[in-house]
Amino acid sequence: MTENADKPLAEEKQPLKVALLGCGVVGTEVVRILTERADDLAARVGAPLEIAGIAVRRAGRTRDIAVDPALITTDAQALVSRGDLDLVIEVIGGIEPARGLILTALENGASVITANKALLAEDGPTLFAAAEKYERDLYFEAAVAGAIPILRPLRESLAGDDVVRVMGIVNGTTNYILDKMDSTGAGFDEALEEAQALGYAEADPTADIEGFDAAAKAALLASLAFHTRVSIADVHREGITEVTATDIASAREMGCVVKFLAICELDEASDSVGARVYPAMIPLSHPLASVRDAYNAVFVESKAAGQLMFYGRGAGGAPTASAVLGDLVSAARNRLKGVPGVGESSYTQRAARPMGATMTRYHVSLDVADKAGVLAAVAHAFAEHDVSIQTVRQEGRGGDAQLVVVTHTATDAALSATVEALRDMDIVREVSSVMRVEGD
Ligand SMILES: NC(=O)c1ccc[n+]([C@@H]2O[C@H](COP(=O)([O-])OP(=O)(O)OC[C@H]3O[C@@H](n4cnc5c(N)ncnc54)[C@H](O)[C@@H]3O)[C@@H](O)[C@H]2O)c1
Ligand SMILES: N[C@@H](CCO)C(=O)O
Ligand code: NA
Repeated sequence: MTENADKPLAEEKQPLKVALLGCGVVGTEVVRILTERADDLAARVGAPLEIAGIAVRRAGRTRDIAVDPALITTDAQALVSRGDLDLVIEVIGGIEPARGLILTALENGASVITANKALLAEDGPTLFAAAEKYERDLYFEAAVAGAIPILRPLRESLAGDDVVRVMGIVNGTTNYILDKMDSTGAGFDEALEEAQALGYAEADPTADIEGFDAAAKAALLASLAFHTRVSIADVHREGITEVTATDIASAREMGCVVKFLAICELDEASDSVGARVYPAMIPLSHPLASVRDAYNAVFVESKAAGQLMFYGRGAGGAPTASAVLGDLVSAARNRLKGVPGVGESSYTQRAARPMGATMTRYHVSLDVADKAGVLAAVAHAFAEHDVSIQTVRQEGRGGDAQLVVVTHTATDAALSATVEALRDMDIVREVSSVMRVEGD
């Protein structure tokens, strides 16, 4: 196919100036792709992309990037204040200085691409308002589920449908840990260290294992899916540090596996949004049960489309750089057209549903005295709080016994009240584990 005679070739166009903030696991891969794929990217954008500067924390460190050392600076504020930048990629992470740098970049006329889910879930409205005010793009596909294109489908492809539920595995580090604990019997700490060495974990891995990273992503997914504003404060968050080898073995005995899930759902009766992240048992027959290593997978359920599944690498420098570059090409094309792309819609203003109203099933393990009437007393405690029992399994342990109760669907408030009542009973030595059961 020949170029249109009077349409200049991409390489003849004025280059678009790109600045990078942060050159770590993700930033290094972004620079690699920008330099190695420059010609193809120019053809896809319609103009060359020129790296105008790379802000780092410490100059002088050897970096595996083929760029002119003169482009490296430790003054990120000066870089984003230049006024001649077309596109700024923020892959520093954290709240500040990332937030201030992004706002300065937008104010000085640049469009911004970020992978910073912590910042967006903490203060997204401020950033979206600035992007709208300065009529610039603010894209963040890389912020949720790494390489998986999930945000653009929610923002654009499904804009004509009504999403009712989003459930998935959106943190690679914790999936890696649970997968290794389940498939190799590895210990928690050992698996975490491996995930860190592979570049999956946040700078502070507490963000991963205590669920803050997944909660931030759940907030962004819920905001886009339900056209409202959900912040990380609205998300019920439990991490995986309490998951034990016994829990994993119990799941196996039930034909399940423990996965760390993010679940966002529209409660149509109250027109509210529930968002939560926690470890849960899911049946081995469920597609999420086979998500291994640091892979992610997201199920979206909408009224017209039905069930959709998105799958791919959720962490790692190159997979994440793929999502960053996709946003960069999209924002660069918009720069050439002179108009920003689709912004974030929050017109429904839906309230956050309290976690107590969440309906799900539960797996409860109890250490009890092995004597007559114990089973009836425990069953009564569940019945008294309107929690229906589906199965009970008892194993004798000398003078004690272990009871494993799996419930039918109940509210989280009813289950919490039941557990509190059980803990007050003399015949109950310990409520050793409570885990939700999802994915039926
Ligand atoms: N690693 C992944 O798999 C992954 C996936 C998706 C999203 N993200 C997100 O991408 C962002 C970056 O993640 P990463 O894994 O590359 O982290 P990283 O820690 O490897 O890289 C961040 C870099 O920013 C630099 N930096 C810190 N403060 C700076 C400053 N003031 N000026 C310039 N540079 C500064 C650090 O020295 C570091 O090299 C984070 O928001 C993270 O949540 C990471
Ligand atoms: N630490 C994050 C990186 C991807 O957002 C994870 O493990 O999923
Ligand atoms: Na993504």
